[in-house]
Amino acid sequence: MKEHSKRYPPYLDLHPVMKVQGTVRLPGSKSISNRILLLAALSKGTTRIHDLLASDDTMVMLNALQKLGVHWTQEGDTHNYTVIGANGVFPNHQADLFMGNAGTAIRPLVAALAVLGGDYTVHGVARMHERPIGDLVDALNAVGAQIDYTGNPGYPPLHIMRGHIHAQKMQVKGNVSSQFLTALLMASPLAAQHSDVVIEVVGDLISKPYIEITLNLMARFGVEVVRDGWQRFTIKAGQHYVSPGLVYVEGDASSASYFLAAGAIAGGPIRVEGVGRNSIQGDVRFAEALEKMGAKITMGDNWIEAETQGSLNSIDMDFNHIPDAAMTIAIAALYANGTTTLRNIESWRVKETDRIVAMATELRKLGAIVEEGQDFMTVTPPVELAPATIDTYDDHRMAMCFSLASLDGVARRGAAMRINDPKCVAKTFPDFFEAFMKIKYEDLF
Ligand SMILES: O=C(O)C1=C[C@@H](OP(=O)(O)O)[C@@H](O)[C@H](O)C1
Ligand SMILES: C=C(OP(=O)(O)O)C(=O)O
Repeated sequence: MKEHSKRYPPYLDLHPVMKVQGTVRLPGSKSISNRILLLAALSKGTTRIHDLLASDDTMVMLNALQKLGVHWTQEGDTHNYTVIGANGVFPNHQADLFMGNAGTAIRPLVAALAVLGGDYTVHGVARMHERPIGDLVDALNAVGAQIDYTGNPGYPPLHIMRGHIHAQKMQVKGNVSSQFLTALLMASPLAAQHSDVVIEVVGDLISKPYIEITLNLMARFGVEVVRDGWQRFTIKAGQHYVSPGLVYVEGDASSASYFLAAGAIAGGPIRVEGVGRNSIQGDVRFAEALEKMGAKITMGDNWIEAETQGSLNSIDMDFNHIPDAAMTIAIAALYANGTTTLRNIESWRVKETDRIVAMATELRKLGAIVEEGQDFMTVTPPVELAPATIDTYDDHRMAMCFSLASLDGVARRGAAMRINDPKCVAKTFPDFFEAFMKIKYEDLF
């Protein structure tokens, strides 16, 4: 797989544009791609994966699996891959694994490696070493895993050794990231050879729709999880991952948010293809938030369309269920009448950057009045957006959502903008700017 970020200049200048229209074929879902890669690697049998996301986050997973001895091939230059399942083990028992800044790669892989045992070191970029993993390590070490911190306690890098796993009952906190529960769920069949595994969530669980993705994909690979609400998950003994043969990756619903918001702000219609009514991704519910803001939304099984219906309304909403797409609402808020409030978004603080601080800082450059709290923010748009140079904090979503502020809305015109370090989009959407340029056009009449 090729490097994804090489071709970008140090900054991109975006000129204000009046209208957008068109159709965007979405890249594959990051959440689904990385889960399927790991499940396919652990399965019995060969899996053909169609429409896998090609980006930094999937590249680190593919590279890690290769180092672990899992055989996979790419069909030419396509997004189609074949993974030869290693049937519940990793062939290499020793490896040094670089996981970049991919939460969906490091967390599930750490759980699988800890349960299977070996001698592994796992690390990432500097920011990855500031992103918590302690709740997952605690949950695994409590049932006999041997994971040590080689840097700061609670954070990668990690050294994983062979433990004595007795995983009949596991407990995990879910208030910092749902990926810890996802990781335990995905690793649990590896520990459920002779007795059931019960996983209990201690306290609150955030980002719940991502757990639905996990359960859905585990079922496609032959493992059923019996659940009692969001508190208790049981994996019956003797289940193994079995390849379903061919799997398709849906389009990325978080990536869809930028184009749907563009349609809602600047005319439209914009249609995204690859996600729709039948999606297993919670982020398709971003369309509901846009609808509340006054956009016209239409949906088919595999597409969603957004169109302006006059200026946007401000909203006050809990966004715990869609933390990633919620960033796009903070930008749509620039085009609304009145103050928009985003609640229950504390997890923003431990993602690619502290997204509450980053978002507030950059929105203020455009002239917005922003109030920040530990787990919320409010955005009041200015009368006119000010031209600005936007810093992106090595956060793909900062680059993608701030690009929208160059669009002309009904309530106010777009800003002339410079986006610094645009290559950060390579984490999940290397071709984002090409796709964005294609939907813009000048309305000459
Ligand atoms: O499981 C997943 O695929 C993800 C879960 C979410 O993280 P948290 O559970 O940490 O909020 C989300 O922000 C991330 O981009 C992808
Ligand atoms: C939080 C994100 O990524 P990760 O999978 O690294 O947690 C994201 O993509 O917005």
